[in-house]
Amino acid sequence: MSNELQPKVVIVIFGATGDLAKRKLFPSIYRLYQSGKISKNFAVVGLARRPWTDEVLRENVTKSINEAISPEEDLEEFTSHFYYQPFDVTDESSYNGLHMLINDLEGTYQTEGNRVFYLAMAPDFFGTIANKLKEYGLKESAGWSRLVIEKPFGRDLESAKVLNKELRAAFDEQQIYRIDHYLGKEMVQNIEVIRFANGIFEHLWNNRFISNIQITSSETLGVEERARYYDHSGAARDMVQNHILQMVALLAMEPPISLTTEEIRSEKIKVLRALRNMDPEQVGDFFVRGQYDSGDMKGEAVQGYRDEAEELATSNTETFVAGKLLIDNYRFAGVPIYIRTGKRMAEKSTKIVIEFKDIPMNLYFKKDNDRHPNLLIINIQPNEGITLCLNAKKSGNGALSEPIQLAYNHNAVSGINTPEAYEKLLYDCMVGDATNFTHWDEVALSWEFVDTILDVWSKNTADFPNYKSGSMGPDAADELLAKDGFHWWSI
Ligand SMILES: NC(=O)C1=CN([C@@H]2O[C@H](COP(=O)(O)OP(=O)(O)OC[C@H]3O[C@@H](n4cnc5c(N)ncnc54)[C@H](OP(=O)(O)O)[C@@H]3O)[C@@H](O)[C@H]2O)C=CC1
Ligand SMILES: O=C1O[C@H](COP(=O)(O)O)[C@@H](O)[C@H](O)[C@H]1O
Repeated sequence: MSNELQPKVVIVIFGATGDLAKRKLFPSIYRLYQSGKISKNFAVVGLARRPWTDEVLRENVTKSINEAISPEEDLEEFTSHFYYQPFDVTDESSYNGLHMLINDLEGTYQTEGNRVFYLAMAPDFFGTIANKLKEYGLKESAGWSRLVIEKPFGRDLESAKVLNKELRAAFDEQQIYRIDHYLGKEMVQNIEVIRFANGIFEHLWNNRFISNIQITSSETLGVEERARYYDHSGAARDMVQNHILQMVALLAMEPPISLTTEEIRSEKIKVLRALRNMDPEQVGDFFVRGQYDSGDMKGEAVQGYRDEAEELATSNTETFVAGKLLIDNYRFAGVPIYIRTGKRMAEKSTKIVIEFKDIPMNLYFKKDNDRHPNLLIINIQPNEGITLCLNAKKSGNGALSEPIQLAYNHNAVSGINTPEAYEKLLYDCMVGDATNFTHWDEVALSWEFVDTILDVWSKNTADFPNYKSGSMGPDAADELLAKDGFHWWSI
């Protein structure tokens, strides 16, 4: 990692007229600028086919920042660093013009030849762009060049391998930054600190003391404007292959020997290698899929997935997944990790619950259904923090116990302006820290696991829709835990 704290850089955004650039990238660059994390030696080049000009891009950047942050200051100085070039990534003639523009800007802003190429476009174009950047010499400069790749990284292991080969023909692995925005979330980054900086947790973090782990990432939104993308993806590809398995890896990894990118990645990779792959006939016992029906979201009637767009009328795509994962290593053998994620669920929330085993003879809770196991809850969003559920004496006479909670609210301590995931990841990329980006081996192992499930699902039609909008998913997701004697802790 470079020691440079204020990187000098030209950031080239492919897909600058799109949704991701507008909602995440422009506000993130602004916050980095505002907090002094990037120096005045920076320029942003926006590329897309639309015939915009520098002025139109700057207006759009201003609008997106006003919508996201409403800053009090004038944005003119900041947006003056933005340049637009109409650009079709498939058109060879565009790349020489881009090269000239970057060279000019490097002179004007003294950015020392450092370049970030951010591919905020449909993945079909990733390979082409990487190759053209190499062919037209854009990745050669006096400084460093890095390529940021958005998800999805392929749609199965085979397509991911093809894409990776195309990227690696142009860029080295160390230059490729595969974004998983969950790895930029404050509390996801906190998993390692909670585990490895606290004896009271780390000593108990194994199959002798943990009975099960539950990861829920529920969304209230439906498929919105992304029907075309989502219907070819579904919840397993959209959320499980990347975000959820990354959280699993962080929860189950061994302490790395140091906090370097290589050591952390190497431990995460070992977890993904230890993830038990199911035989096809076991998929039905371990995984549940769902698709939302119409329903009620906080008093408002909403339609089912199949009514969201004409092309979805007979869709067999899952908008919900629940599953039971097993990690076959010394620490976690026998501890089920339950996961669930879906659209149009009751709450927007991401939480991890670590449920600890009961003590051998509980003097206070005699019956199973009386028990209040100790839980460690890692609240990823919307509230950031941790909650520890314990038992304490009920005040008054007698030896009665009651559940209590110790809660730490991250926002209350750190202030609400904790950096957004994209902001942190962009900065990490600019300072050359790839720790919170996914290595190819992680991507490949995750696809291998998810492919088994998707293969089975693709061979038979599901009984969809099977959960009401505004619910917590199909009943089968509850049964998945009930047959092991557990239940989902409420989110
Ligand atoms: N939006 C989000 O919240 C998230 C998005 N992502 C990923 O980010 C990427 C971008 O997503 P999103 O912004 O939503 O997509 P959009 O469809 O909103 O934007 C796509 C962009 O690509 C440009 N484009 C399309 N074809 C070409 C071409 N031939 N040459 C040059 N530019 C082209 C479009 O502009 P024009 O039409 O003007 O050419 C537009 O700027 C995808 O990989 C997506 O999966 C990941 C997580 C979240
Ligand atoms: O990557 C994705 O993530 C979002 C959920 O992200 P969050 O930060 O809001 O939890 C999901 O809506 C989207 O479908 C998926 O592509």
